[in-house]
Amino acid sequence: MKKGGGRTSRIRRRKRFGKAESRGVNESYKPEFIELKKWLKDRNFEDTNLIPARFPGTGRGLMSKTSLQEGQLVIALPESCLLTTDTVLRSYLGPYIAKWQPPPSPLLALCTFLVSEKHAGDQSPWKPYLEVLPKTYTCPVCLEPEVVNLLPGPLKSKAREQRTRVWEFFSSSRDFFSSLQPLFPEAVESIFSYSALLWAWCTVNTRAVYMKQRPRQCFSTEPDTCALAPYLDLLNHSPAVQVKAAFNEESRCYEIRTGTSCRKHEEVFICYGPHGSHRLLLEYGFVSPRNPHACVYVPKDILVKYLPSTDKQMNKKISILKDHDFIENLTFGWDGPSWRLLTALKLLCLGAEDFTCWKKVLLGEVISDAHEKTSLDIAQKICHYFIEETNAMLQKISHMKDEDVALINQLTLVETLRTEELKILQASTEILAGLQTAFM
Ligand SMILES: C[S@@+](CC[C@H](N)C(=O)[O-])C[C@H]1O[C@@H](n2cnc3c(N)ncnc32)[C@H](O)[C@@H]1O
Repeated sequence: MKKGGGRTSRIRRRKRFGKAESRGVNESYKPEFIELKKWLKDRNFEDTNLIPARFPGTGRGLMSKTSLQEGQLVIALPESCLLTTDTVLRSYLGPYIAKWQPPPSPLLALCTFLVSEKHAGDQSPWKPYLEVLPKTYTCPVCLEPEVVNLLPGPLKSKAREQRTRVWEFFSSSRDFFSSLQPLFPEAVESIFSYSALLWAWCTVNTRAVYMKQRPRQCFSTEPDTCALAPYLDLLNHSPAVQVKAAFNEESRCYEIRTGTSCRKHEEVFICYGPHGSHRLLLEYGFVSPRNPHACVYVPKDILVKYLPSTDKQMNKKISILKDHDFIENLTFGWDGPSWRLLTALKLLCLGAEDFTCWKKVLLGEVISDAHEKTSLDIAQKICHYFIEETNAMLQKISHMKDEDVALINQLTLVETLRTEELKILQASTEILAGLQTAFM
């Protein structure tokens, strides 16, 4: 037997490099995928590389039929399969969009089309695509308020902003929906309800690919960059892969080329961007374990929590941090407190006698060993505070999971986020302890 080639060593290697077991269960036999494949074939797309499958860690995705080499074309989806604002303008909705003032946004056009086609059911030429779309989503706007309450502070605020934004999107679109009444025998309010628009908004937000369209007068000035790409949008995210994805003007296909090789029968991933857990949850409704971009954000109230409240220069220090853009994005990561967090703390820890050195601190200069030590001690206290808070939240979530079975999926999502954050904080506290020993 070749050295290290056996099953045990393969498993050991996978564990060491954190590669999840990615073998999935083939789902191509399912009627919805058979219909979708037929629909794609009618539009000149036949897939040779991929199979729809369900994977233990990531859910539904695409599995490679063959091994894929770096640089290989994974999928080339013809323009005829893409759903863009052009598709909408060419449809029965086109004349209504063209005459509506003020011009609707490209996003509203896409969402209106999705809701209307979904309502058309069997009559919709897009039915095979609509049938494979998720029925519900897990972006924060879809979470129950008591689940949103369990999110870390900065994400909780963004989740609430998202809810407000989607509600305003709905209420500001009602008059436009009313103008579509001649197209439907039913009352438009029953078709373009908040829940229908929310579903469409989440569909576009979590699944659209970036494809810039030329600006058109019939739309508002918001960027027109979203296209829905049936089948291709079954590809899940991994922070560990590199891909090239773009519309090819020559072949008139949306193409994805892999920058990372993939073995036969493994899940094929693309990378949605170098996003941390908060962004992934906010935009896509999931959390990726062991995400190298994940971090724990330190908001201003916690930043100053362990500093003497008697510091007369505190307000001045805070305004310096604000002026120099050092008050946001202060984080703990897998490799400890960020340089920005430590720098902000060093500035806040300056004694009255050293206060004039604040510029040196922002440039990364060391003021004294004592000052370095104080800043590390404060960073460690903040880290411990977060560990305690996260543990308390995890206990609360576990309790709520026992109490409210209906919320189990939403609670599990937040639990995954909090568990990842706990691991980051534990890594950070160890790193900080190592740094602190240098000053003992
Ligand atoms: C473009 S779709 C990918 C296909 C999707 N899994 C499906 O079944 O339709 C994006 C959505 O897939 C899910 N997703 C993507 N990457 C994931 C991952 N690494 N782990 C868990 N869910 C993921 C999230 O729900 C996300 O909103």
